[in-house]
Amino acid sequence: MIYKALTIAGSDSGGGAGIQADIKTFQELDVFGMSALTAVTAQNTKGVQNVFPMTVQAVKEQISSIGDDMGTDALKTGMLFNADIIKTVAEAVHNYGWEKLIIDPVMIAKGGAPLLQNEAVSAMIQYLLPLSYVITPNIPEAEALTGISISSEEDKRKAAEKLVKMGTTFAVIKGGHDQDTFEASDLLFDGESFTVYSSERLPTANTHGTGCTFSAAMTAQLAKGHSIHEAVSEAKKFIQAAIEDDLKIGSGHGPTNHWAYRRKRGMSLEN
Ligand SMILES: Nc1ncnc2c1ncn2[C@@H]1O[C@H](COP(=O)(O)OP(=O)(O)O)[C@@H](O)[C@H]1O
Ligand SMILES: Cc1ncc(COP(=O)(O)O)c(N)n1
Repeated sequence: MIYKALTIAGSDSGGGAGIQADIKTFQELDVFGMSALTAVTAQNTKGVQNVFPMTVQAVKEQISSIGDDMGTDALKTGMLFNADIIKTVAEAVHNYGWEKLIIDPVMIAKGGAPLLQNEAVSAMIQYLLPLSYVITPNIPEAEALTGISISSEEDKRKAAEKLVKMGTTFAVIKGGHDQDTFEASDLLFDGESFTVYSSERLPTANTHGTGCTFSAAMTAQLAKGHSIHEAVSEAKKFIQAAIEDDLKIGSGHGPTNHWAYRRKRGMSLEN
């Protein structure tokens, strides 16, 4: 059986985040990757030098080229940049009846560059969030979407509950931006109960693209038919290995290692 996943996101010329991170991750997890570009960024480990958004027509036609012929088992969104692109994506998801939509609500790059216009947040809430299967905000994104200020586990739980009330099926609040210096903990709310996925917080600046990679790994696992709990658990292992075995590329926030998880798994199978 061949499983397919589509990413609708921005291109990162530096290869660590965006479309490039997504496709590499799909490939590593044995899923055929497809893409619709929303913007091209001139970007490296030091930051985003420029953003060139695609036209709405270009986004629409890339998605229909895939929808009309190849179809997909799951899809994820990353950088969507503006409200018109968000509306176009929502319309396509609705028209093709795609159910496994994973929203990574990318707003600001690690270096501080805006990847979503401020006024587009309400379009995401109104049009896209109600169509989603999972949403995977980091802490500042969860705050912007829910209006809840997050400084404790209790706040994270409240925000996750609110996201489900706002129309998604599952919410994962990622803890990369947490103040906790020992653990990186992601919280899943499945509509009934909470599960925390925790790992050692790794002391590295090479975390460019961690959110993209984590949500792409979840998307690949969901495309293959795994449950939400299995998908989050595997994605957490994937991103931990990718951060742990970093590549030391560039002089700023370097990329993670997308092949680390395969190598680690291969080694444990040999033993
Ligand atoms: N220093 C770190 N050590 C281990 N895991 C991390 C670290 N930073 C982020 N993560 C993990 O990477 C994933 C992405 O988290 P986060 O940084 O919050 O997202 P984003 O890249 O969207 O800002 C999460 O699973 C988080 O727990
Ligand atoms: C095209 C694109 N998409 C997403 C991100 C977010 O990644 P990060 O938050 O790790 O900088 C990015 N920097 N560039």
